[in-house]
Amino acid sequence: MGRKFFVGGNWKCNGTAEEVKKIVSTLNEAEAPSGDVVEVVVSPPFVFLPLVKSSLRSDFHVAAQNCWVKKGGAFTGEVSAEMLVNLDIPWVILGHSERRLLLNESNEFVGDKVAYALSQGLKVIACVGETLEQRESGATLNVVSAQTKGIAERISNWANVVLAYEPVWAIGTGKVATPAQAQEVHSELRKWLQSNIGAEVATSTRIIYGGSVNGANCKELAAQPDVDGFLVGGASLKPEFVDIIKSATVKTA
Ligand SMILES: O=C(CO)COP(=O)(O)O
Repeated sequence: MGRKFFVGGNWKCNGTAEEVKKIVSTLNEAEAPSGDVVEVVVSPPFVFLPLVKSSLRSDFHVAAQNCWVKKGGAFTGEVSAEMLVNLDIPWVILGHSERRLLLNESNEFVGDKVAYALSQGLKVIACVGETLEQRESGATLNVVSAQTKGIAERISNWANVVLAYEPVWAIGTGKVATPAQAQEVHSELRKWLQSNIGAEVATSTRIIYGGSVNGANCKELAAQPDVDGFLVGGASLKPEFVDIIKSATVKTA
């Protein structure tokens, strides 16, 4: 089964209502490859989700940037998976390194969140990635395997999961992984899925790259055989996000 190219835009904690409307109108006017070639999902902060969902073109979709680990209730400040489902929000990003590192979300906690979100019918962009220190000490594959294991141990169906490899040292730094560095980790993650889950999940699960992706470096990364798309931060707030979406055509050329 072919893996459809996936481009996610993670807006993080950015934007005013006016800026959000501007980004949406840029996306709405953009010429993008058809939905058969690329799946586009943008992830605004929670408060802007209804605005974006109601104004965004229908071939692009929205994701939340997080959700609570179990059923909603007395959890001040949290947003539950059921609420996202209630608003027809199809996707959620979980395990982003900013939450793992700044809010101490462990591999187990992220795995529990992924399992709960899937159980409620959400599709999940699950993030993994090593810090610079971990890379320099040769621990990259151990780190991303342990993060993936935290998820794999808690779920039985990977059909609604996109795995995002986002090396922490490349996020927001302008220091993008080389195509070879991205390909190496993606290929190892696919091998991990093959040995620990099975061949079908390994060949069908999309593994996308995130970390300083922009309009200039996306094509070369997209050409790597195990890079199935991107999770874009800073550049997803700019018109060049459209160029990144168009890099999907590298796979069909
Ligand atoms: O964290 C990211 C996407 O989730 C990547 O961020 P940047 O594209 O700004 O490096």
